[in-house]
Amino acid sequence: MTKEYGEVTAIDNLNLDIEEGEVFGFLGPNGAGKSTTINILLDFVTPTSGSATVLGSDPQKATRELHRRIGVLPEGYELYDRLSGRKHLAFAAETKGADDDPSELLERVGLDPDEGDRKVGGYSKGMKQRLALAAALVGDPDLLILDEPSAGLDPTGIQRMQELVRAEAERGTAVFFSSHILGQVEAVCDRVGVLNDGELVAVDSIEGLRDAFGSGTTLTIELDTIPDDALPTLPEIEGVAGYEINGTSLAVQCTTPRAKGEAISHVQTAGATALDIHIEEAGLDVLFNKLTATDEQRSDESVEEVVA
Ligand SMILES: Nc1ncnc2c1ncn2[C@@H]1O[C@H](COP(=O)(O)OP(=O)(O)OP(=O)(O)O)[C@@H](O)[C@H]1O
Repeated sequence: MTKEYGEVTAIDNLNLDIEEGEVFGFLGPNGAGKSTTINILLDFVTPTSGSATVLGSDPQKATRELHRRIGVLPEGYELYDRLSGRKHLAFAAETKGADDDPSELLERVGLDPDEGDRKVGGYSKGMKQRLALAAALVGDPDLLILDEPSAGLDPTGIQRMQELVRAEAERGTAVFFSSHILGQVEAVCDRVGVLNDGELVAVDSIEGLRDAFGSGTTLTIELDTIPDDALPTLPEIEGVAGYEINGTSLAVQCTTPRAKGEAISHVQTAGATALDIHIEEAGLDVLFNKLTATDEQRSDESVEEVVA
């Protein structure tokens, strides 16, 4: 589907399938088109061309039915200061025709029963976020749409949210997880889609993205001494893409698993002793930078270093 706002193309020919039971991470820089996509799925926005199918139905035709089957934690949700948390959940259940027990929902998101009885106007940011998440879980949704779900949550809250997301997926719910916090996307998502300037620039598992974009692994070897003579021949090892020295620490970029062992043997054969080793897989942040870099950034040496 495509969505244009006057001159601005918010979504450009987006073509994407998300399976039931899948946690799908939806990433993209500010203004990439994530909210527009979510708003089309919920029929808050109509696409300029193309269409979406949500749980087998057209959101424009089956809006009410879909809203009952979808749980949404939107970015700028609104709560009623004068209502208690428990009343919010009871209201959400009534609206969806569901029979959820507010106490059970409060417990699932880690809010105490007495907190549930307090007026939401007195809630902290994290408590509000927990309540909004609980409201999204009302009615055992078949699709959960979460926009920046960890906003304001403490580490325990984040862990709980991630466990809830995985548990929902395990019972067959498709989870659409839009976030800028890449570590969380990496921790919880089965696949990710990266949107840049309205275009989907990648869809894959994180493993798949690593393979496709060759960001590989950095092997850091702490040495007793740097074997200067042996370093120029290090890149001759198959799968060694480059290296850097920092004091007595040697960082080797490896694109194959085997290259790591061979790089260690190479320096040890040259008389150095490996005192410690550290292996770091390319994180989602490196892949994200690579996928969403502007032409200007691509020609910037510092970015080249990050993605090399
Ligand atoms: N109602 C609107 N009228 C005009 N332009 C809009 C409207 N809504 C979105 N846009 C434009 O569409 C593009 C995509 O916006 P969108 O809100 O979908 O991005 P996003 O990926 O959700 O960004 P963020 O991460 O900042 O929330 C932006 O250029 C934005 O300015």
